[in-house]
Amino acid sequence: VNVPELGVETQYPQELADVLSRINDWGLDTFKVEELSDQRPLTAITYRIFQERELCRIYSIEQSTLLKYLLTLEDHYQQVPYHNKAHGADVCQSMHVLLNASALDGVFTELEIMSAIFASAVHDVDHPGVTNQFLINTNSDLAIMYNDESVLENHHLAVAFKLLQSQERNIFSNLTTKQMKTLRKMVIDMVLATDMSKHMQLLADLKTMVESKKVTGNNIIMLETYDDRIQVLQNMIHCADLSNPTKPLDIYTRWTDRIMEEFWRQGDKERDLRLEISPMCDRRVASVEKSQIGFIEFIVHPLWETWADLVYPDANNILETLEQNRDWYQSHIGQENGALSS
Ligand SMILES: COc1ccc(/C=N/OCC(=O)N2C[C@@H](C)O[C@@H](C)C2)cc1OC1CCCC1
Ligand SMILES: [Zn+2]
Repeated sequence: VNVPELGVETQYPQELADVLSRINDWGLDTFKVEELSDQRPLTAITYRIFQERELCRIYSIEQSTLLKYLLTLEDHYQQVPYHNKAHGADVCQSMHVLLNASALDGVFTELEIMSAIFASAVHDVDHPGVTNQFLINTNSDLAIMYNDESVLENHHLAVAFKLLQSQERNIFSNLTTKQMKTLRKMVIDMVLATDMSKHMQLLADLKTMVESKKVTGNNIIMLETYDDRIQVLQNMIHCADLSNPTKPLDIYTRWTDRIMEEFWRQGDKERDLRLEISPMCDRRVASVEKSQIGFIEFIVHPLWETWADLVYPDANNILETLEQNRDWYQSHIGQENGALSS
């Protein structure tokens, strides 16, 4: 079955190929891919990464099967302001770059790498644009289904694996039973680690690992047990998920616009339901810049500082950009849209 060269139909094949040629760079413009791929950023980016890593050859994956899975997966991302298919594509591409750190050279097997790329692509599928707490507070079907525990993350996994059950979309049909068992466990462990309520524990364990870091002669990290290996992959997908503030400023601010609109729509729902409006979700008392500074100070910078230690010096430029972006928001408190700075 012949497939389009870039995996997706496009009126701008050359421009799309040019943007996708930056697949290994931290500054790839996911928004440009979204525009040039006729709203297929997740399929275009993930397909390119599978090609770049020769995963179809290694695991005998039919290209048409991969595309059928990716297009259906993409269609199951909801049209919400932030947690949509562009975010899925962005985290997948960010994970792809983090896996290429030279401190991790030869550390992970191809199966672990494919598990990480797959986990990133699916990690927020069918996200409804509200938080776990909102789903719990409103007695939603999802909260009932998952007993209030990592409600969204359990749902993303269930949807992702359900889509594999049709033979025409099962990209893992040629894996051995043992390989499939390993992949499924790692994907579950990685996606569950994107639950923000696990952040403090994840970071504490990463700090412990960094303190006792064992490296080979040429500064490559040694990970002997499954727990050590999955812990690094869990922190990696968590870093990729919280990578917006580490990207070039013009890209970062567009992600901020999207997450704020999603949080404010949740706040609108809470107001209508006469519920207490969640932090940062009230569009009437917004302080976008202060929220980002707090997000960076308390969550993003501590995480990325520790990651940068682990893979030293591979993430130094990323950490530098993060600190510059924090300073930019610091100097722009109250100046942007919300003229009335609270
Ligand atoms: C560019 O900015 C962001 C990018 C991504 C995210 C992702 N958040 O994770 C999922 C989530 O939904 N959360 C996270 C947590 C901080 O709070 C939970 C109530 C909900 C948040 C961003 O900024 C937030 C935080 C400060 C202002 C808006
Ligand atoms: Zn996410």
